[in-house]
Amino acid sequence: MAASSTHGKSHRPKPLVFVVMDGIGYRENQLGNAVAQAYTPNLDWLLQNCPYTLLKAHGTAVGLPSDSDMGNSEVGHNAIGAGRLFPQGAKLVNEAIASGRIFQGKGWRRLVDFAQAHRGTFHFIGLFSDGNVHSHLDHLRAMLLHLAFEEKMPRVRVHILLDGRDVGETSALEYVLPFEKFLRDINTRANADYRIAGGGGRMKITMDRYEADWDMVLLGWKTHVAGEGRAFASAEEAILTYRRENPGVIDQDLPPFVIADESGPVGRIQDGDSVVYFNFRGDRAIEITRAFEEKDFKVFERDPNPHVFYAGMMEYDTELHIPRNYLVEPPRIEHTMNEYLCARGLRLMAISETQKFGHVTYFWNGNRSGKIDERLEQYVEIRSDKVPFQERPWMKAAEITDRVLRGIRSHRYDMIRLNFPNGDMVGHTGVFQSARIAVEAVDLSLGRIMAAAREAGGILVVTADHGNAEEMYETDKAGNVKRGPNGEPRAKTAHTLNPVWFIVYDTSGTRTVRFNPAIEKPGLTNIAATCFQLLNLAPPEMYDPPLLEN
Ligand SMILES: O=C(O)[C@H](O)COP(=O)(O)O
Ligand SMILES: [Mn+2]
Ligand SMILES: [Mn+2]
Repeated sequence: MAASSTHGKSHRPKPLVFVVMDGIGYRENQLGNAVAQAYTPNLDWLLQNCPYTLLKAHGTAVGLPSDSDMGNSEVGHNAIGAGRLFPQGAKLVNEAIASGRIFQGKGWRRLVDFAQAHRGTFHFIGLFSDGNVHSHLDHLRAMLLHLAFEEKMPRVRVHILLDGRDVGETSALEYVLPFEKFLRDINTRANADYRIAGGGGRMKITMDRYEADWDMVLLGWKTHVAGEGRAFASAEEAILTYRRENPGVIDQDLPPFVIADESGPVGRIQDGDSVVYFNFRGDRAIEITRAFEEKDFKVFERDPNPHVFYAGMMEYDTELHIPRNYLVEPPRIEHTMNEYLCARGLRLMAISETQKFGHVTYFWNGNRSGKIDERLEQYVEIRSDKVPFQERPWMKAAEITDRVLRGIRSHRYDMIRLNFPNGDMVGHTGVFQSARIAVEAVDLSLGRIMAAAREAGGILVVTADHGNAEEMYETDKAGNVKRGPNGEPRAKTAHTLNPVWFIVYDTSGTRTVRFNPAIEKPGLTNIAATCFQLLNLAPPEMYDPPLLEN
């Protein structure tokens, strides 16, 4: 690839400010579109006055198995940070299962041997849906069939984390009921004892991320390991009861439950058991993994703390090697944009609030949580509030922006990257009014950053990792809005298949920004090389081509 130039000038903008508006996609249709319906004078100004294009942010363009897979933060930030495509977790696990390789791996063999040697129970914990963001039920089903018919494992317990965030907001029974039948079939045909042990909403137990709320993990420990909590005869009974008691509650927020019979909880985790955490994505897997693995774990008291063999679906942190044992090799994402920029001595700042802090650090750097170069990089985390975000849709946008403006005005950084979580985190709640305010909060902050960038003579890039807030209603196959019993639109909490904007606001006066029409199917993987162009550096050969004309 040819080196970029800036019309002969060697000047580098100070800084390049790179904004990820998490979960803010582009969609023509205004209905249920919290982005189009928000008051966004700054975004509107950018779209009227700056060059921009639309980028593909889902499916095969970001390394997912198919184009019906919506985008997500992991694959989005991986793609932006690494400038090229990697087959992602969802795809790699599919392949490992289809080839049978997963069952020959060391991780799987040791799990089976441990439980067999101790006459223990084999447990699965994970996100119970086909959302394909953190997990997929097909993976769980394949492992259960193999355990029952190939390994002849007599006793299995499944701890189900109810989704409602990557799939329909109240779809839990659509997964639970067929799964109960699937387990009954296994039990009859293999003369086995496979059952659901308990579970709870994914935003209540176990699946915390970036240490935003360890209490969720403690509550998960009590549910899965101790078998403590409100007891029900079945998962169906638990779900129906909680829905009756909490009208309007959505699956991700359902309280924890344990399944019990005459002799108590059916699925406690005990000495000699094997445990698989079957999520392939790491952010919401690392904390529970640490609780299972760390000898001198200090965050909460693990009571009880049984001697088990634990494995994750994948290696979640490829630098810290978490977990120690896993079933499928993760993508090896190397030569990321930051590795190159640090090697060239550029000074970098990354910032978000807790909920997305790891997105601009860990995901951006190819699923490595550490810094690349201590001396050149500054990572700033603004602590997120522990609140339902539909009640505080502005989140920490203003605080992030305060810190970004200080960074711009310091003239210390070559590139400042930041993530505004609002469109995504509030989009996931399904509350339209809040999502609109979330987008407005981002826009208000954008205005401040635009002014500061202009003052500094910098370049501002505004884009997103995938859509969410621009599509807040469920639609049927024909595109019609699905409605509830009173005619109200059914809320959509998940991400979308929509493209995202990529806008360049160049106040540096060093170049003419023009998109190159020859770039076919532009997507998130084209961004990294474009940043090199904007920084007046030659993009690495191995990267997907930059979006701009030289
Ligand atoms: O983990 C989550 O909150 C959702 O499953 C996906 O959201 P994200 O990919 O934007 O983090
Ligand atoms: Mn995201
Ligand atoms: Mn999201």
